[in-house]
Amino acid sequence: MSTITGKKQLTLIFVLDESNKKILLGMKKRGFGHGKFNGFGGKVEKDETILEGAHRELEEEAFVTTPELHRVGLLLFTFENDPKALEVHVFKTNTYNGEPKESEEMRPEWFSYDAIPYDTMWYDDQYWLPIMLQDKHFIGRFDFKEDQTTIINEELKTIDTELPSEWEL
Ligand SMILES: Nc1nc2c([nH]c(=O)n2[C@H]2C[C@H](O)[C@@H](COP(=O)(O)OP(=O)(O)OP(=O)(O)O)O2)c(=O)[nH]1
Repeated sequence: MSTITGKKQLTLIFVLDESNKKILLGMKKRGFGHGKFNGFGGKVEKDETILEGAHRELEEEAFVTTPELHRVGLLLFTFENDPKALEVHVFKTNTYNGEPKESEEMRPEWFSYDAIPYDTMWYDDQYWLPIMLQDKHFIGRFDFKEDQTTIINEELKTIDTELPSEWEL
């Protein structure tokens, strides 16, 4: 495993329809994670807070807005031979305004909780996404090989207390 010398902050937002047990995912059409279903999100910009970045990405990628985003998870990802880790702040909301629409980056689609396409998602999602759907908070770290698929090391826990604001490297 290479030594981690820095991290990049990212957001990841899931829109839920909890009464019908459905989740809105997007097929990523370009860039990092291309060809995978995921929540909406991206890099936090210099002039915004993590929460502001989350609202912006949801609107840019799915054309929906929400009055409330709940921070439910903190994840750290590392990749072999890359000294920069990705710190991903995971949010969820059960309320949204507007109709999800395809953007340049994402093609949105609703899935039932019992038909989530884990085979076409990041490998780690199958471990922590169910925790989110059980209305719990989680913190985890996944160390990947350079292929961005094979996991070398992982730690994940459900927490009852407040999430730490960031991952101490
Ligand atoms: N579900 C899941 N999401 C992940 C994992 N790793 C990871 O970076 N993500 C998320 C965090 C971000 O929401 C997204 C990557 O952001 P991005 O590179 O598309 O950022 P961006 O939209 O600012 O990029 P761009 O405009 O420069 O293309 O993928 C993972 O293992 N599982």
